[in-house]
Amino acid sequence: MSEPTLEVRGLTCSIGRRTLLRETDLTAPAGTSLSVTGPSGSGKSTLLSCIAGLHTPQAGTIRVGGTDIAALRPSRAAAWRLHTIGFVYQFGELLPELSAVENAALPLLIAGRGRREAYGAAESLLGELGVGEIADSPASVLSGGERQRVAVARALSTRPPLILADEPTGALDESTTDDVCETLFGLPARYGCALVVVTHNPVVAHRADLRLTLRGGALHSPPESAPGSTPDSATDTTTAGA
Ligand SMILES: Nc1ncnc2c1ncn2[C@@H]1O[C@H](COP(=O)(O)OP(=O)(O)OP(=O)(O)O)[C@@H](O)[C@H]1O
Repeated sequence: MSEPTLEVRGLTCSIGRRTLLRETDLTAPAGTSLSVTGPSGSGKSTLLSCIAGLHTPQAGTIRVGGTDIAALRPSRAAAWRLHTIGFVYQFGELLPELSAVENAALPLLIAGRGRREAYGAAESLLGELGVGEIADSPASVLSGGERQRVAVARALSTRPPLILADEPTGALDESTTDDVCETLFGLPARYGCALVVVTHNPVVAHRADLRLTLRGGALHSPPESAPGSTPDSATDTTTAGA
């Protein structure tokens, strides 16, 4: 069996006196999606920061695409992250003075690709994600849904094996949330990446192949339930696509 895209073993992370993650395991194979819900302050964003190597946990190993980021020199880590992990944030976090295509091309330009190649690839991606027509519009005038699709294109631009999305629909209305979810949860099948989505929205969480809840430092897999229902028991199954 091939190595999973994301493999977390024994992750323990405390901030101050609070242990947010206690010996947590998590696996996401390529082409699968995983959602993490949980109470505010339970540590969902911290989990993503640990996975991305932006926060150093007290214990555990995290491998993305077979590489343990903790073993990389800081000077190598940024380049590795650029090619290995794409991020989508709640408000898109686009640079407002740049156009949609300029935003989507940024990771490729930072990675050293030529302008023609970077813009060409970004434009193609915007088209594939259904926002090709706003490629030249400044990010500052885009709607919330358009902004998030451009953010997805930017996250995908270096074709990373892992996409992390932190509340990607938190700023959107219901129908735009559906549209953005269609795009986001379609990524694993379309591009072969693994996707981890942190969300407060049970309808969004329900679209993932594996749904987990972070509570009391542990990731629980709720029983099969309708979107919006509250999990009332837990198991330790933490492999997306299992
Ligand atoms: N850099 C930091 N310095 C101090 N405390 C932090 C830091 N980062 C996170 N925390 C604390 O760690 C806890 C978990 O934060 P985190 O943002 O991971 O939670 P969350 O589950 O994503 O919350 P929310 O759903 O509200 O976004 C919170 O109590 C937060 O205040």
